[in-house]
Amino acid sequence: MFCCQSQVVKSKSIHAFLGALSISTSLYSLLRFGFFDECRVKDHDEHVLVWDLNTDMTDIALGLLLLGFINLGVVVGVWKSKSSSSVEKYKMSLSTIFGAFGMYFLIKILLLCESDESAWRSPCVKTREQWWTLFYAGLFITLTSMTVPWFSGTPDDGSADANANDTEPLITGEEEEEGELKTQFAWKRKYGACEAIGRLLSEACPDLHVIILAFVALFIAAGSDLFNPWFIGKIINDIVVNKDAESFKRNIFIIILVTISTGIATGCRSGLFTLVMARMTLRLRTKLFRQVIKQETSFFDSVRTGDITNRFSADCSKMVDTLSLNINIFLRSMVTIFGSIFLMVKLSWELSLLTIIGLPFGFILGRYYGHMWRVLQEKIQDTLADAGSCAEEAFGNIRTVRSFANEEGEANVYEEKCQLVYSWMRTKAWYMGGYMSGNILISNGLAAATLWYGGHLILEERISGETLIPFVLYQLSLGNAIGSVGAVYTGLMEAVGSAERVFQLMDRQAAIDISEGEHSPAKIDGHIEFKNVKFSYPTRPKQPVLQGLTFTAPKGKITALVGSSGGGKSSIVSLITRLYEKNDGEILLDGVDVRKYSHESLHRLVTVVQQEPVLFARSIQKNILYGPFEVDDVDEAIEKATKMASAHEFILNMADKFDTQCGEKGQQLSGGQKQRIAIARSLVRKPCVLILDEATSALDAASEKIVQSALDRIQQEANMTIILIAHRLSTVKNADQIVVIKEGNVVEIGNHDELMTKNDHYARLVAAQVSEGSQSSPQKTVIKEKVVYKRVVTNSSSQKDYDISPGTSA
Ligand SMILES: Nc1ncnc2c1ncn2[C@@H]1O[C@H](COP(=O)(O)OP(=O)(O)OP(=O)(O)O)[C@@H](O)[C@H]1O
Repeated sequence: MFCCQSQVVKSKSIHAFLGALSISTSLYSLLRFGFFDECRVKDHDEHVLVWDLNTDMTDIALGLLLLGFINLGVVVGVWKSKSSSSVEKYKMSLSTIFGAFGMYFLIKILLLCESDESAWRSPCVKTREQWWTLFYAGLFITLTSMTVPWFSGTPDDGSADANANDTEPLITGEEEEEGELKTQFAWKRKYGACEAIGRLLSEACPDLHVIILAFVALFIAAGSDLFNPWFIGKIINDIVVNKDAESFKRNIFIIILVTISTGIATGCRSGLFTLVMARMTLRLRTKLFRQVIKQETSFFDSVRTGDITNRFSADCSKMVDTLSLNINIFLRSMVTIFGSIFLMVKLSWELSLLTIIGLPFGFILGRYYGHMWRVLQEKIQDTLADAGSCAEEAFGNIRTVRSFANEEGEANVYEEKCQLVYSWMRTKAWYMGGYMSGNILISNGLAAATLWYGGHLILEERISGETLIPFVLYQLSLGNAIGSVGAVYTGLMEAVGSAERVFQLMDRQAAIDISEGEHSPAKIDGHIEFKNVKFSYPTRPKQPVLQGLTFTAPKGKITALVGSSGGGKSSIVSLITRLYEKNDGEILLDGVDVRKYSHESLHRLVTVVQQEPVLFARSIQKNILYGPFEVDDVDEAIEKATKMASAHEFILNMADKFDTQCGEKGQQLSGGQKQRIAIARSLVRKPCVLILDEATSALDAASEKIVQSALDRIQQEANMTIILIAHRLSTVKNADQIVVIKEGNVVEIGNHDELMTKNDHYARLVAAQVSEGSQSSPQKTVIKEKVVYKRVVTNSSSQKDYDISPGTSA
């Protein structure tokens, strides 16, 4: 906050200094020449009547005075207003007014040059010396005035915004309660154009040696190119005016040398820049991926995958390619612009002045178009990302789309998104058309004005005839270079838009730092404790999921979590594995806070088998060995894990055995096969805690039976703590302890018999499921029965088979 205020004071001070400088220069130059004294005694009406545009300097003097007053108004306005938004609004208009004055001064010079010195008239300016002093003062005031509004930065500015973002949350007052959470998602901050380009250039530092070589080649190419019009003018003059064969041959030889050096240097420049682009894209993409993959899970809940992938693919290459291309064009153009202006002034300063008068039109047009381009480009990128996500979702869930026969519906949704992209592109097309027309009008108008004025100067014998041809050629290349700089601006804005989207992601600090824990024991007992844990998802901070939850999962025992849907069972698992961070309370693993475990060791010691396992588009072996962990004998470990998961046999029956490809998301395997591979993937790490989160509920009856028998075996044979979440209560009946969760609280704990005796929550759940079972198809019920009867009861002496056959009372 303090940093922001001091920045405001600093920018206001710069602003006041520039304003004061411009006002005092204005007043000094007028007082110095006694303008006010002379005006007072002059007969005003008579003076107005005799005023002549070509010779009288009164308009210049009055113009200076007006500029002084405008500046005074701006200075007072900025100092009085709390924010700079009003000056922000008028920045462009103020600069245009001051720029117009500047141009008027230049036109005035050309007009005065047309007239005889003795004809110069003014109430106060009578000598050429006074006139030039007034002119310099005018030019100085105009230039300072043009810069004044741009130094009026306050927290409203993008730059200040960016800093504010770094130092304090974006939310205040009533929203403070949710501030922390909102800030977590306020990562889409705005980057100033200079900040984004500077950052992008700093990313190119590792390739500095190649870049320096590329720049040397660029300057050689652009510099050599600059001599072409000069020698073309000379050659035409040799042929048409002087008819000098010797000079003609010499100039032709020079132009051939210039062409060769330009060609070689251009080739080196292009090749080296392309190489730098490729290296930079590679570096940025990998850096971005490393940063994004470490973000906390809730971040991925709040953004669309399409939005992220778009930043990796389109934005990364666009920002690097566009930046490199435009820096290339910009530097080339700058060499051309300065070189051309220098040589043009050498040829004729009057014609150069005329050209300079025309330049601001092109600049203003380019700037306005660049601004609009950036805004529109951002909209297009956003809507495109949205359309991309939509397509990704439809293709990723093609089975669901097909099974609901909603192909046309998805196509319509996609078309709607594309229509939005189209509407922004249509607006962009209008702006593009306007820009191109304006550009041609300005450049051709300037060429016509130069020919007219150049012809006039030649006829008046103020310049020689051979000057005009190279001058026009330089003016053409100057026009092209300025046009390119205008396009560079729009291109750079495009790169800035993409860079902003990439850096937003790259700079985001993960709310959960997965590298903070250091505790990494080789083995643990697997004793889990939840002490008064409170939790809500960051995307829904107002909706408490766990409300002071307390329970213990003893080491080496099976603890089942049961309860109605949405009670918070899966959330408990997510907290143990640190996918999310609790808001309050303690979660201990062997008496140590889970946050203290290193990321790798926590996920080696505690593994989860999800309801819908996710396999990667790799071989079965690579899927089983997924993630960092060490085993002495890989083949033996895989065999043991797959046998325990009842997966070994079916894998060996496949043509490519463990090298069989699973397909995207494991689509080339059946649900049961996928689940058994997922179980093997968990077991191969020899975990101390195994969490089975409804591991069979997404399967069909036949697959469920196979997977369930594998899980039963694991529960009997494996010496580890098991946490079991199941809706089907028959599968938790043998657990050592059943924890009943309701609305984020533990409402009952005990084994099956104890809870049935209590005849409360658990008993009601069982009763509800029994009545549900009695309404389901007889076939399904029979299968469930079989599963129950197949299980071997070893853990509890008081276990009786829990029969859920129709009509059986619990
Ligand atoms: N990623 C998430 N973001 C926001 N809210 C979530 C998220 N996941 C779950 N929830 C909400 O948290 C609450 C608890 O969900 P949880 O999945 O833990 O319940 P559950 O007991 O496992 O339910 P079920 O038995 O149906 O799987 C629900 O109200 C749910 O809507």
